[in-house]
Amino acid sequence: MSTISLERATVRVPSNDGDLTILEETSLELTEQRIALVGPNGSGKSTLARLLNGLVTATTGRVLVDGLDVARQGRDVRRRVGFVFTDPAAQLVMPTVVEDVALSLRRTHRDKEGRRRAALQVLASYGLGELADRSVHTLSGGQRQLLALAGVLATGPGVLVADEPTTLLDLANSRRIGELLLGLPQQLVLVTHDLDLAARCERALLVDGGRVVADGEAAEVVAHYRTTA
Ligand SMILES: Nc1ncnc2c1ncn2[C@@H]1O[C@H](COP(=O)(O)OP(=O)(O)OP(=O)(O)O)[C@@H](O)[C@H]1O
Repeated sequence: MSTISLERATVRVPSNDGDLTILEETSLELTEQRIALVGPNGSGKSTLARLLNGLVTATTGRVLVDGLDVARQGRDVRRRVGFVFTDPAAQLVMPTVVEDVALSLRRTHRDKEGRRRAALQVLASYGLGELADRSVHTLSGGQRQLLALAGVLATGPGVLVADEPTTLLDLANSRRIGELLLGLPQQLVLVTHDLDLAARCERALLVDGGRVVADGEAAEVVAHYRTTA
């Protein structure tokens, strides 16, 4: 597993009344395979998750992934840390399903035909093979989220950060994606309001008001959150 470190990291954004702190000074070392970030709306979970691959930059302090500074070595970090958004539309950019996965493979497969073959294999392994030539706009929400996940995993990241990946899905698809995520060999940082899913991780961080207010064994942190929310 990778070691993800926050060293006195803060995030501040400009606002009308001066700078607004959306993540208070936070120091953490994440080494477990499955780590959940839970907490109320607007508490800072996405901000914390986005720090891990440079989508958000720390205002002060540092974020390191296996010793690589996210702010300075962002490109190398993003090769190790994949990111899945709540809304798959944010990352599905090509007209067809197979082209979308092929785009993810452009770094590892230079030749176009080989890339398409590899993309078809990826799709087949996620049960999406029959959809290869469909427009991404014709997919159901569950199929789109699965495709977005397949596209990110095809790049071979060691760490996957997933920001509420099941929120827009119905119960069956949410379970399917949830099981897939928990079964991955990769390290997973999962932002979620699905507390049953969170409780099955090894570690959970409860974020509230821009700070980590509880951190420990996932089932215990989730039980604490349930009684205090
Ligand atoms: N770029 C920004 N500019 C101003 N405020 C921001 C910015 N990014 C986040 N915020 C604010 O910071 C707070 C934390 O946001 P964040 O998205 O991290 O919360 P969250 O815990 O992921 O919420 P949710 O569960 O609703 O997705 C919110 O009040 C949000 O409005």
